[in-house]
Amino acid sequence: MNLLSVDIKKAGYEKEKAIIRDIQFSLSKGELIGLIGPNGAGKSTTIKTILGLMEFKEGEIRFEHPEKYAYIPERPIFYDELTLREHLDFVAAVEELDQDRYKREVEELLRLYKLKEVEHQLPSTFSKGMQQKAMIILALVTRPAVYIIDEPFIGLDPSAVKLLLTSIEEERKRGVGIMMSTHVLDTAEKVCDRFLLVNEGILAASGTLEEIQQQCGLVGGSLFDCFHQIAEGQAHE
Ligand SMILES: Nc1ncnc2c1ncn2[C@@H]1O[C@H](COP(=O)(O)OP(=O)(O)OP(=O)(O)O)[C@@H](O)[C@H]1O
Repeated sequence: MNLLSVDIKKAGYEKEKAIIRDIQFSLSKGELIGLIGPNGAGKSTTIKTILGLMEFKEGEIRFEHPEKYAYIPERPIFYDELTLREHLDFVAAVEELDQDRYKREVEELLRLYKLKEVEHQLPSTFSKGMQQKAMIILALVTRPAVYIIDEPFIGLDPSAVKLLLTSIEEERKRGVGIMMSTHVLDTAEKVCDRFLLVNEGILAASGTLEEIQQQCGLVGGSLFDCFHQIAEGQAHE
């Protein structure tokens, strides 16, 4: 059974004004899918549609565990008056996490992501990268079945990127499914099992790197080459 099945016929910000069309894919256990495409292609719109945030949607989105997914947004969102630790405790309470396990894991995550020293400060006063790391540990602590991550790599320093990649690998071993949009194609090429290449609101190519290469007519090409082929509108069906 798929952790997530997506069959978007049309979706947009206003009724009857489709921004994305015919986006179909599924996410299985342990899988990491990269959502790739030029600026304005429809990646964030696809993510928002999956999260049920769009005004206009035709199609079907099915989570195997609808209550167990985590979204890590590109632009961090925090409560103005809660410290990082209060955010974490709040999430643990809302998600009804086992308190012993939560307390153990939260300490480990705060240390690992180098946020222990600022746990009693307001995330709104953190740097952009620290805010991103805070959003990451807020998601990790809930132990979801699926992660939906909007551009995780831009803004994180190289050690934080490495930490995130290690966390992603560990979560995948646990059977978690991850969908991640990114412009960092060399990293995506190395870590993702499959790719969705979105261009002008449609799925221009999808599958493993080999399948994408074939669809682009670029056998042996990099993800970067395939991206350019599609962005220039030269992909073969
Ligand atoms: N809130 C909104 N209201 C109306 N149109 C929007 C809104 N947000 C995005 N759009 C439009 O939807 C289209 C797809 O945008 P989207 O944000 O999904 O692109 P993206 O692939 O995530 O781009 P980027 O790589 O720049 O983040 C664009 O034409 C954009 O102008």
